[in-house]
Amino acid sequence: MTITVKEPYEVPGSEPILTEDALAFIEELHAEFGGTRNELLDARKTAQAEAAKTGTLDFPPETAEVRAGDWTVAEQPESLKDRRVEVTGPAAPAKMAINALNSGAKVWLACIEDALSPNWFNLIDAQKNLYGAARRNLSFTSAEGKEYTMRDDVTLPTVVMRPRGWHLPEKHIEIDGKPAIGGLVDFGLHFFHNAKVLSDSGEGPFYYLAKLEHYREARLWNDIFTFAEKKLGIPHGTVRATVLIETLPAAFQMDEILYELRDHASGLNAGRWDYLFSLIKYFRSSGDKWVLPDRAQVGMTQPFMRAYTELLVKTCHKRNAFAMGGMAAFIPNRREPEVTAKAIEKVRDDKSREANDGYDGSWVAHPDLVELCAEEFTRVLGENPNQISRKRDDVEIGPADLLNTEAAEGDVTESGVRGNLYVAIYYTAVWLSGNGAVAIHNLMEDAATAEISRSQIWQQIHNGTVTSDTGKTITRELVETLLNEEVERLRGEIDDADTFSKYFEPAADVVRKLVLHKEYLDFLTLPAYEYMD
Ligand SMILES: CC(=O)SCCNC(=O)CCNC(=O)[C@H](O)C(C)(C)COP(=O)(O)OP(=O)(O)OC[C@H]1O[C@@H](n2cnc3c(N)ncnc32)[C@H](O)[C@@H]1OP(=O)(O)O
Ligand SMILES: O=CC(=O)O
Ligand SMILES: [Mg+2]
Repeated sequence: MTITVKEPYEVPGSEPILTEDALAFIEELHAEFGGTRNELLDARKTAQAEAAKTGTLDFPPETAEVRAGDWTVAEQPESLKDRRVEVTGPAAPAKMAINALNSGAKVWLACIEDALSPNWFNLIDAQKNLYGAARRNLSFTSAEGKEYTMRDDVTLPTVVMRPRGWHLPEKHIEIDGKPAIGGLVDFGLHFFHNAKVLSDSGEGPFYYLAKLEHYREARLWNDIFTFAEKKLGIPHGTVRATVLIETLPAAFQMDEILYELRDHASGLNAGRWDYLFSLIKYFRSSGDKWVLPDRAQVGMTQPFMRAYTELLVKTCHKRNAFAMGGMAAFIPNRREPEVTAKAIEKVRDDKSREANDGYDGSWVAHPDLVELCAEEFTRVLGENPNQISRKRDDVEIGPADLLNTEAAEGDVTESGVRGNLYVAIYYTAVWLSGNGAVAIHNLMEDAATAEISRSQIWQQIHNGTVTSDTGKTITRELVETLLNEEVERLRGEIDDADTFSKYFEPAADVVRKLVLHKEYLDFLTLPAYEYMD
């Protein structure tokens, strides 16, 4: 195998990251595990087609013994025992990394996934920031001269890094002339440079694993961790992973996923946005039952979302693993107190519900939300660092509960379709410009939320859904008209014509293709990546 770096441009400070040894390690990861990753991606398609045909899903029959078995995951490391508040954010730019590290959260989820636009600069920058964070010496001076340094007056958060999901390639690194696997590049560079330092300080290396669709994908990660630990001489089980249960099939395999990773598992996280995306994607052509109300109306109290989050806590605590809550999308705005007040109220409700349900901690999207999340969990945890000892034997959830979309309350409206188009185009444009998360109308938007927006529209067209506000059938023609109108609305809002033509026009092309194409395309970020340097 030959590994080649095809830098589209030079990124200052990339030399200590892209060392010969680190690249050799990535090459080895591909040689050992690339084939299995490719097989597992193919298996996803087969599994989805089968579910769409039968219109249902069930717990896997072949793993009944795992579900019935009396086993637990390995004892948790000290630095991960208290996860009551985790701030999430992209691992680049440096100023955001430092702001997250200084936020007072217990954990920083350093994201190279939903919240990071994977252009070459950001990828290298993210690795540089993670390198500095592991050594506790990251600093940065902004163009305006503002100094950012890591605080020395608080306990800094434990860093849990989230590499890209299995589907994403990394085109700037080629293995035998083909794009490398994004997740292996992210994990490989991070592990190679930081595992020893983090393991010596008891601070890792720790990972969040995104968008898994099967327990065999968890097995693959487990094998990668074991291989990497051996390779760098780090004790088996030092790596800890928290798996996002954010696809519909994974919700039917929570025990199995923890079991596969049991030496390396820390817990599971209820990744609500990708979960909704996955549910829409899974049953997109299976009839009206699966057409959800407008995105804004599908909250965590809808019965099928409650079922999934309740089952997650029960499963985790039975296995002595952490149950981690997800992301409420409301974002405070330091310039608009009423926006902040609403965000605080909404996020507080969300965190309070999670804490009462038994979660051990949760995510916030902004440093100004750290304190309230900590408060809501502390109210329930009291003196304890977590509530793993609270078993939820009262929870009885079966496949019908997880799939109970018919009980979802709400409507599909034309203004919802417009909103989805606006967000999908806006987010894709921002992503192409190098920013993977953005507040739009005071809501956090990232790759997962944008996926919901564009998938809902495709599904509505294919099901001939009728809007409740205007009584129109959602057709390709209607969507095309609305899309053109939303593009014009955005043109009016974006002052800079160059920015519009450079990012918004290609974004509109990507979204047009995604929503109007006869075939459903699996991920927004794949066609969008073709436009990225
Ligand atoms: C579906 C999922 O996967 S959810 C998890 C993935 N998504 C995320 O992680 C999104 C995280 N959140 C964010 O990226 C940001 O909060 C945004 C983009 C939504 C809003 O960011 P901004 O528009 O910059 O917010 P705002 O202007 O209020 O920021 C104020 C300060 O807080 C910082 N800040 C805001 N959010 C974060 C964050 N999550 N991490 C670190 N710093 C942050 C900003 O950098 C800014 O710092 P500065 O004063 O030094 O310039
Ligand atoms: O990654 C989190 C999600 O909600 O998606
Ligand atoms: Mg996600």
